[in-house]
Amino acid sequence: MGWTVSLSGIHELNSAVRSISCSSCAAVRDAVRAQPLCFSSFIDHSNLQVGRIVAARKLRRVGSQTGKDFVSRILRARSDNAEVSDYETDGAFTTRPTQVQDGLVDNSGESSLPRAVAIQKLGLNLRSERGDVPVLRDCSLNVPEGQLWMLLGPNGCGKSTLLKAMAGLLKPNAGKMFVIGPRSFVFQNPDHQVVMPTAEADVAFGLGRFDLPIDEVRERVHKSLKAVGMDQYAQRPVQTLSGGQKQRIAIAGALAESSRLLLLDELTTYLDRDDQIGVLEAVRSVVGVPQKVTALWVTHRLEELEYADGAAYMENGRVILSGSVAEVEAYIKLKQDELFNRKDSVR
Ligand SMILES: Nc1ncnc2c1ncn2[C@@H]1O[C@H](COP(=O)(O)OP(=O)(O)OP(=O)(O)O)[C@@H](O)[C@H]1O
Repeated sequence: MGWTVSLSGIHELNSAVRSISCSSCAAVRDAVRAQPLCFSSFIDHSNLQVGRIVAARKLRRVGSQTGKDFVSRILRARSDNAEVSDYETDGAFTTRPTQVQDGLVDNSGESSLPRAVAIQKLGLNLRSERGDVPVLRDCSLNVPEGQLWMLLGPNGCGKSTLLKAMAGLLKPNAGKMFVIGPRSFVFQNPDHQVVMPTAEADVAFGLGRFDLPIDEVRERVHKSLKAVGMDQYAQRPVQTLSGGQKQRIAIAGALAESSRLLLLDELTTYLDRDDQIGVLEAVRSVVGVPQKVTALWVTHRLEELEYADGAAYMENGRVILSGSVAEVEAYIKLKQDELFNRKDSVR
């Protein structure tokens, strides 16, 4: 017998997972309870073993890509409903909301607006075979609540690293950080997080850790699929969806969990123009003050700036310019012109 993909089937599955009590698989069980990333999209019914089997499968698959440590950090980040990131690494870095005061990191020109993100002089090292590499240095950024901001910069300047630090996936070693919660990280490749057989099952499955009544699950799923314009695809098998549609399902999952900050890492890289616009419009429509949703969107595509309320530009591990979209766009165009002129002069 296979698991049904109806909402009540998913609800039943979530209850089964919550009741797994085998101590030898405690770590997997905790991970599974925390978030559905550990589940394979292919689920065989095997009594209460189901969570263990599919989680182990999925963990093995993810483990070979990025390492279990990374997975466990993702789980922690997704299950973190705290208002504030509170990292304590070797005593060097502590975040307290009271330490973030107006004017401290005011490079956005938006100091009168409440902030979803306030980062001051963040430092973060990553370990490589040649030792610790400083990836973020003195990195500061403010993002006002209820806005869509884009984060741009050359390859390797630290955009994804900054986003991961905000999500709690990487630990900074210096600076101060306030990041509103709950927050969700949406990956470039939706196949890394859309894991259930149908669109609505995927959104519902993410709610498993909250132990909600089925009616509330139903309502949240419907509302969040509608918010990203995917309600008519609720029953569609995920493998029949386009990349952009899957991205919208991933965003719906975050909204269903009441995320107030969407951390979006190059969502449109693999998408064609139609899907790109579909995802941009979906994010644009869910961001805002009444909805209390803020989004930070990493991109290389200048044309996406027209959807943004603000922008920031990074170079060498720090934000060197942030605030108005027009200013950031003008700066990037100037840099591009300089580059092309230099190329012309060496011909
Ligand atoms: N696990 C790691 N270990 C060591 N160095 C890393 C690791 N991950 C990233 N880096 C380095 O950190 C720097 C910043 O990487 P990051 O992915 O944050 O840049 P990015 O601005 O998002 O780049 P892109 O636009 O190409 O995606 C790069 O020099 C990268 O090589």
